Amino acid sequence: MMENIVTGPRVDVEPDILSEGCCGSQDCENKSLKFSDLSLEDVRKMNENFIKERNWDQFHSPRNVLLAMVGEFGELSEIFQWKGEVSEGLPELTEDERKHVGEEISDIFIYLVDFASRCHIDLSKAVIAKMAANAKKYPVDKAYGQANKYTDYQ
Ligand SMILES: Nc1ccn([C@H]2C[C@H](O)[C@@H](COP(=O)(O)OP(=O)(O)OP(=O)(O)O)O2)c(=O)n1
Repeated sequence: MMENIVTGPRVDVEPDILSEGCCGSQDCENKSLKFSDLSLEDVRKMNENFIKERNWDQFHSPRNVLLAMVGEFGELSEIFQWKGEVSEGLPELTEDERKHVGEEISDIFIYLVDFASRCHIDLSKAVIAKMAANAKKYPVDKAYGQANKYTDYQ
C-alpha cells in the first residue's frame, strides 16, 4: 500500500479515496453532489508521475494532448448518442454506462490538466479568474432566469 498517492512515484494502486463513502452509484443512498476532496495540483502531480514513469513526455506535446482529449469527448458522446434526452443523475443509463461516463470524464479531465500544464497555464488561477469574469459579464440582476448571451444586454 502506498503512503502518499500524490508525491509517491507510482499511481497504479487502489487509492484510499475510493473506499471513502459514496461511490455515486444509482443504488447508493448518498446521492450528494459534493465531490471528494482533490486539488488540481494533486491531479497534475499524479499524472506527471504516471507520464514520467513511462517515459511518455516525448509524446505529450500540447497538440497531442489536446487531440487525445478531443478523442475522449467523442468516447463520452458515444455513450449518450441516440438515447434521447437524459435527466440529472442519469437514471436512463445502466449502471455500467454510468460508470463508463465517470471513466470518460476522468480521461477528459486528466488530459485537460495535462494540457494546461504543457501550456504553462495555472489551471486553478485561470478557472478562478474566468469565474470572476463570468460573474461580471452576467450580473445577477440582468441574467436572472434567462440564458441569453451577455452581448444581448450590453
Ligand atoms: N499516451 C497516453 C495514453 C494514455 N494516457 C492516460 C490518460 C487517459 O486518462 C487514459 C487514456 O487511455 P486510453 O487511450 O487507453 O483510453 P481509454 O482509457 O478511454 O481506453 P479505450 O479507448 O479502450 O476506451 O490514459 C496518457 O496520459 N497518455
